[in-house]
Amino acid sequence: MSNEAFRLLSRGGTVFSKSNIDNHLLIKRKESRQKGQRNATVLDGQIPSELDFFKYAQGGQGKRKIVDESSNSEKKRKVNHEGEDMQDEDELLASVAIPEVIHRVSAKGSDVPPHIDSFEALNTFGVPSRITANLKSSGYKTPTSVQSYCIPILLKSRDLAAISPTGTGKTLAYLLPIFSKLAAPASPSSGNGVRAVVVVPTRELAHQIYNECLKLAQGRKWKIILFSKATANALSQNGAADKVDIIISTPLRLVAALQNGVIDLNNVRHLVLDEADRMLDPEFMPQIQEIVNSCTYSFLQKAFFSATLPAGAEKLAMEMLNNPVRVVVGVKDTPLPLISQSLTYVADDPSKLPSLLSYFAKPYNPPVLIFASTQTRATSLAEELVLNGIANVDCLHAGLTQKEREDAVTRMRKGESWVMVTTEVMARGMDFKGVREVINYDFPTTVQSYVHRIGRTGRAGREGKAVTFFTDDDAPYLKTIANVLLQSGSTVPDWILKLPKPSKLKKRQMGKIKRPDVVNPARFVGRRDSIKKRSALHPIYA
Ligand SMILES: Nc1ncnc2c1ncn2[C@@H]1O[C@H](COP(=O)(O)OP(=O)(O)OP(=O)(O)O)[C@@H](O)[C@H]1O
Repeated sequence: MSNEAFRLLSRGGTVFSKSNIDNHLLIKRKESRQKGQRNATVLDGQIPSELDFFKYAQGGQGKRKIVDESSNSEKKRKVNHEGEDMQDEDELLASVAIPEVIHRVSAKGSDVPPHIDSFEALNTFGVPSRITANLKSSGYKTPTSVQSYCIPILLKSRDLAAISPTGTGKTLAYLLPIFSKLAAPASPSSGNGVRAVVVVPTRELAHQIYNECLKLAQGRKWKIILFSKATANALSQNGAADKVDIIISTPLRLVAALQNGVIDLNNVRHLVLDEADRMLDPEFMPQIQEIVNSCTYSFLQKAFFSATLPAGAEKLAMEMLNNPVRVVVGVKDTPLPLISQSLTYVADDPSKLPSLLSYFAKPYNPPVLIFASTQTRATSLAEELVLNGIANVDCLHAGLTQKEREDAVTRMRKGESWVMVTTEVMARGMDFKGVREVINYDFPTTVQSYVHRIGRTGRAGREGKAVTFFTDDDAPYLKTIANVLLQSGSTVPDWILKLPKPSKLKKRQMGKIKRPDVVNPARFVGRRDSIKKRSALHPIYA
């Protein structure tokens, strides 16, 4: 099918987008823009700075030279489908902009410790100066809202449930107190066994959090373990686990080690569940119960973090916590208004690919993250994009080997992937600061999935764009997602608001439509035809 035909087809689609008005947030205009720092350029052949993992937060242990902040710029790059630069914008984005977004915060519980306004205030909590120095050298100047509130609460040894939008710095909010409370790397006086555990849903996220740990650990010999089969085996050696400070693991991996007697958690003083609602859903709940029950230290501190915490998960969380404080930043289960959201009608499944190709025929901002509902569809879509000449397409899902997954993440971090087709595995927690656009090729299955998927853009105070394709089959659930758009300040056309609300039963079916494994039915037609021709020409195949 020609590109022209694709365009014609997708022209029938209705697109509506939003303006970023929000009454919950006050977004200060970035001073750097006002001051007109618009002249800096990115040198030829350089990775755009926001894509450079090793330079995260302007302070990683990067191999690349860290640019002086005053001259630092991120050049907005737009390419067409052939990968040619379309625009040469000099528009600058503030390098570390989160703290400029002021959120409404609610902190509930008995005797809630007061929040801090600066990292300097951490001195009064006895946070080791080495850790505050590491904050500075990592480029973290001012705490974000979730950090302002949660760090003191955790430093005061309270249990905590924290809900804060995607990309607002929850990782540091729990890692800093862990390092501070552990005070120093393990020694004979710190007891036998690992002292802190962070549990997350995916291996990729565990790796990312491990890298964040390394930033805070600089200058001291902390033993931080990214838990895997190999590290678990190493820990089973006599006394090896006693020297471990922090383990970051997925629930399954940790439970397997517990069950094999490779590790015990009797000395764990800090247990964090990141992406807590996912950790507490029925798929992971038995493992989480086992982990929690294995943490037998009398003064165990538990902290649960997520960008979303639906009522059921919150109830479970609160029951597991001891006299907790509950912190909510912004509006619960709502994306940041920094993300410009739109819904695009694409009639039916076969019309999605032409619509996507027509999207890529116009200038777009790489890297773009595309969510498909299954591994096979993600692979099929990536193949189609490659066949249609889209530049630097990549694919990442749980069906790949560990090495393939790691390589895909690395390519993404280095800015080598411009279009990453993925599944739910990348929806939570992954922090690719450069992601400018997210496309929900297949409709999400829950509001939480929607919020986390689109939260891969608009991180660290940057702006982002999220497009969600919907078909006639998705229409019954449209209102559910439209309500999220409304809550985060978007305007939604009346006709969607007038749609009936799906029943609870119906809601459970959201996005769970049976979709074909391949995204281009024409491929099959072509294949069938060629098999027919082959049979006619070579009767041996008939
Ligand atoms: N105080 C800060 N100042 C500037 N940047 C920060 C600060 N704290 C964190 N960041 C940066 O913000 C980005 C998002 O942080 P993080 O991944 O912890 O977000 P999150 O809230 O956990 O998101 P998600 O809900 O998607 O998991 C990271 O790149 C991190 O380096």
